Amino acid sequence: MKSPLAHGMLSKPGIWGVMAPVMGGIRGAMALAALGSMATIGAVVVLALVVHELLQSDPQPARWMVLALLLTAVALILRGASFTLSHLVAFRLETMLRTELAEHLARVPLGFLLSSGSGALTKVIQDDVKDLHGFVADSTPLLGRSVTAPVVTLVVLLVIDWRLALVALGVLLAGVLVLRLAMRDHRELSERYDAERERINGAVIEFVQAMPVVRTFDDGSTSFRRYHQALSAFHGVLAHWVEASSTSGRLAMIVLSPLPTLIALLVAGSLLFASGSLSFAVWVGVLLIGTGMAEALIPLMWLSGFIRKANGSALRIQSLRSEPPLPEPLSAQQPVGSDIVFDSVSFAYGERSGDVLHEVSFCVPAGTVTALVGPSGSGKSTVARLLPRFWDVRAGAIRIGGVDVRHMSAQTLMSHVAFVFQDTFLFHDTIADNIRLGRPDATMAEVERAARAAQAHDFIVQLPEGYETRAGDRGGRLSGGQRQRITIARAILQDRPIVVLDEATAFADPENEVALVSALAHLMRGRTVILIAHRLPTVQDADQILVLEGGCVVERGCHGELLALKGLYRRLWNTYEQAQGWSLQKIRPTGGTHDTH
Ligand SMILES: Nc1ncnc2c1ncn2[C@@H]1O[C@H](COP(=O)(O)OP(=O)(O)OP(=O)(O)O)[C@@H](O)[C@H]1O
Repeated sequence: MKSPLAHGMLSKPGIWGVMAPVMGGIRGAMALAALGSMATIGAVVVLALVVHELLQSDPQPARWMVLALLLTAVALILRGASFTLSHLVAFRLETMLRTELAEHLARVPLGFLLSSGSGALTKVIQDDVKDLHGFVADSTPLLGRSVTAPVVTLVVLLVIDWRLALVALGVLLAGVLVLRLAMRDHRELSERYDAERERINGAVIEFVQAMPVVRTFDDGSTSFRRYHQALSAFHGVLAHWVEASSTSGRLAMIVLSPLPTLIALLVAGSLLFASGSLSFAVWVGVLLIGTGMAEALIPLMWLSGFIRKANGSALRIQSLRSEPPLPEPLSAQQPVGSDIVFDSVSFAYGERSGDVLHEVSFCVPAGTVTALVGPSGSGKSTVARLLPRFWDVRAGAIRIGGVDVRHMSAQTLMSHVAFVFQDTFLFHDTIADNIRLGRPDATMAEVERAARAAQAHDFIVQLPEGYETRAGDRGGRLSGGQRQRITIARAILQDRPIVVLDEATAFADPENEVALVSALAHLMRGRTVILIAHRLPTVQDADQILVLEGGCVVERGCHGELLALKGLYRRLWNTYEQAQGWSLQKIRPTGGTHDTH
């Protein structure tokens, strides 16, 4: 179901669609700005009347001067009100968009978040929303002013003297034409500029993030190359941009400056004045009012750039918002028990890409451990991630306790499955609250019990502030193994009947390994477990081992049965043993030599 905001937001592609929910406020700010600019023009008209009055035999300009002052004050007040309203609306839009996008992200498939990457999503929620804020706050009043000023000026001129009004309009149109010619490559150039700027932003982020790896493996010459390439491409576009835009900018300034209009109005006015068909006072009035007409167009030049940029942001926001949420069942069902069934599951990562799982079928009886093994890319992680609906299956069904996972509410599914992944994420919060995730009401005694079971208690109490140490702060820096034990403590505390476990590929040291194995044993006890096994010894005790190859289950059974089959599992096992032998030989030299050859 789309929220009312989203409904408006997606009604039109681009900025006008995204701004739709606050369009009332934006129209108000634009109207106030337009009224403000009318008041300014009114003040100039009144000044022309002051001049007219001064030319009379008995001049009485005071009342006109007061009116001019009054109109100037009104113009300032209206301008201020427009500024305040546009900023309030911008804040409202920003809050609405951030809330809406965050809520939407909580509903889209986890797989979408995984494939999009946190960098790209952060950019939309942070930068693009901020750009739209800037556009609404500053550019909408400007838009109101820059459209109103030339039109109202023209109308006033037409009323005062239509002949001189047409002269001023002619100069203006010629100016716009020259400007359009000068700026014909402008759009393409700005798009190139934006693309190169994006590229350099990406290169900088990658450069900084990869710094530790880069500095360990490379003297810098190759790794800096991408950054340098992006930098020099950007430099090229920038130089071209500056050159082109400074030419067109200078031209625009000349054409749209008051000078050409002033000259045209002086020449035409003097001719009309000489022929006796124009009074001096009207001439002066036209000169005062008309010269500002072209100048009022200048902000429109910048605005086209702002609109283009904001439009790009709006399109990215809309694209993220239109990502379909994970379908929720109309009437949610409750599973009975925690056995898992994969029933002829086929799955493809995209509509146009081929299947990566082909009719995978297996059962995991409640309280047993099923290990997934197979070569890299065989589909182990995909199988594990389909269970909590990172994505939905293309064909077949996955059932927990007899209920298709698609027929459970997200909450029910979450309350049944716990995850322990290799890439452990700790919030910038206390260790205790990191363990409490998913059970915020857990008491300190429960947190501590889970930490003890996960072999984490001993190192936690040695941290500067024990359980209250903030993860990531000084003193709270944890090793990979320690972080993983904290996530295991989290899963133990969550106490969900099913655990999906992505086993660590490497253990930092034997002590950590012993602690981790014991923590995992505690977590797995009495639960239904799917274990992605990267190291074969861990699977020997599994109740069932599924051997995957090319997205198919090619062998299944327990360790002994699979060895006897003399198939893929046997080959994987032999390779593992050879590797073990090789490393044992390395560390246990025979015949008094350290050489393994
Ligand atoms: N997000 C994704 N988008 C597209 N294809 C993907 C995605 N994730 C995995 N794949 C593809 O799906 C196939 C199965 O990958 P999967 O990660 O499930 O294998 P795996 O057995 O877990 O591998 P490993 O042991 O290396 O982690 C591979 O061909 C992989 O390239």
